[in-house]
Amino acid sequence: PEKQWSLKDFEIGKPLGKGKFGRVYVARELQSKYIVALKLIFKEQIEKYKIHHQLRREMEIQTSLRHPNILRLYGWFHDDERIFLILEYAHRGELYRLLRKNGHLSEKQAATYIASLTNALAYCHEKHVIHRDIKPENLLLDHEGRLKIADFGWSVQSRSKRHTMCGTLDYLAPEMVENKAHDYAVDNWTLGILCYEFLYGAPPFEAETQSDTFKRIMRVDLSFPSTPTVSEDAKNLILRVTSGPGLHTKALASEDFGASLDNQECRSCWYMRYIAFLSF
Ligand SMILES: CC[C@@H](NC(=O)c1cc2[nH]nc(NC(=O)c3ccc(N4CCN(C)CC4)cc3)c2s1)c1ccccc1
Repeated sequence: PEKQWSLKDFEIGKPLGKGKFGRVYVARELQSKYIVALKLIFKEQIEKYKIHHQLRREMEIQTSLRHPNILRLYGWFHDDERIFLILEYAHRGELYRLLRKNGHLSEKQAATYIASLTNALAYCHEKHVIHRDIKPENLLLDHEGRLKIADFGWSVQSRSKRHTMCGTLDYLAPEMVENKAHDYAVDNWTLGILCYEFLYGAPPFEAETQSDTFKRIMRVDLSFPSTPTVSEDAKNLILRVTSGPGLHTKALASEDFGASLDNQECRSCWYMRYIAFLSF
């Protein structure tokens, strides 16, 4: 039977980070001496911001996922005012600190991280999970420098589980097919943005104001600075993956998806693995 954890099972250490809805501390489980990260969320915050469903989804999803590049959620417990998530401890902290420190990463380093991310996202998509908030702040590094996706607070279980067609796509309206492929393409698109940021040290559509960034994204107004030197292969990968969500989706949707949506999801996962292959 599941062990019932409580605060007295842990010795709490220094704070690791703070987010909008909580903060994370390093902690040691007293019996096993095992180091974990304990994420605290105040119940009044959950009430105030109405994030019950989001938190429940985060817990269900992260508990169910088992992948070397996804941070484990081992369990949880609560007291009168707080909920505690017992998370895997990533010893080398946040990837974005490494990125800020070094300015940008080498192609080899970027390719390694993009391949890990792609495999983790392909695994998520096979489980009908879309993270939707992949950014350097949510990427951690374990003691071996291996990438771990954290914070599934914005992830969703894709609708397709209930809507998976057994028939063919032939009778589906374009927006439905587009919508379906779009679900997964959100994470795929992000891979291209991250690849650019790893190689150049800043995301491709950065702008003074949010609305300018939005305009640049919608126009896919992406250009490559002359420095640092980046290989043609890497640029092609970025262009291919950020060929606009619409185009990408259409590309996914236009290929003969005579088969069921499942094929399409596999197609999306295939596409992801293709990206992983490309990024070496
Ligand atoms: C991704 C954000 C999310 N974070 C988690 O869930 C997090 C889960 C989790 N597990 N392990 C972590 N490790 C660290 O945060 C960490 C940071 C710096 C470290 N170093 C500093 C430099 N030094 C040289 C080496 C050690 C080591 C570990 C974090 S964060 C979050 C969400 C809500 C509220 C707070 C945090």
